[in-house]
Amino acid sequence: MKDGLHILELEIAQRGRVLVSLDLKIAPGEIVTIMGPSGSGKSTLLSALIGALAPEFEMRGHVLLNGIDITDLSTRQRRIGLLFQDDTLFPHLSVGANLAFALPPTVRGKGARMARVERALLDAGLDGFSGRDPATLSGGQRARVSLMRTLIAEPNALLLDEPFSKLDADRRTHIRAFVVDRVRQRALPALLVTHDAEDARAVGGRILDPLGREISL
Ligand SMILES: Nc1ncnc2c1ncn2[C@@H]1O[C@H](COP(=O)(O)OP(=O)(O)OP(=O)(O)O)[C@@H](O)[C@H]1O
Repeated sequence: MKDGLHILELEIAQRGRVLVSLDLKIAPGEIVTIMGPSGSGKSTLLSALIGALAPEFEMRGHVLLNGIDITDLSTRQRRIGLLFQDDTLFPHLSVGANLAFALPPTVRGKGARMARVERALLDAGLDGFSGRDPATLSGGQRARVSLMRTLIAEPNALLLDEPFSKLDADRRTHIRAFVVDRVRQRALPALLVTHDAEDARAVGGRILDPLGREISL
């Protein structure tokens, strides 16, 4: 059942102070933005969603992904893709090997794996880049490879942790549109966390703060 990401009465507190209080459903292909200043709990929310919340925090509530309660599942079992601001491509691996590394084990055989990698590069407008050293790519190209590496793992949802913040204005606009497009195309529920109003506005969709209050820009 592909019915998206359902954050059900989720509350995260630290020493009695509530940082996150959310109750929302993100439909397949929808991007919801959580916006708040530094220290407001955005990263804490993301760690809770991937199942890696530090023990200092208390958490209540549930997270459902495509109808399945994933609250107590391990990070790996959740199959949630995460895209960070700092790109995390392995510097000692080629672009193609970086992508192949993220392929699910269910894709077997060298030919099938290579075909998937080629398809992802084509989709990113990076046909022929498989053998390239990541260090030789531009910031925008690296951002596209990073997104493809997240998507090639076939996640059921996508979390975006300020993925545009280190790009210059032109690239930023371009990558933002690229991400929104892929999210829609693959019908992934996505959550963007940012402190940047322009990113939030440009992505479109609902904007909330970590306490679930709607923000209108
Ligand atoms: N591992 C941790 N242990 C204890 N407290 C933490 C931990 N990580 C974050 N905090 C605290 O939790 C609060 C929320 O931090 P969080 O990193 O979620 O904010 P943020 O909105 O993501 O900020 P930024 O935009 O700077 O990344 C802060 O008061 C922070 O000091």
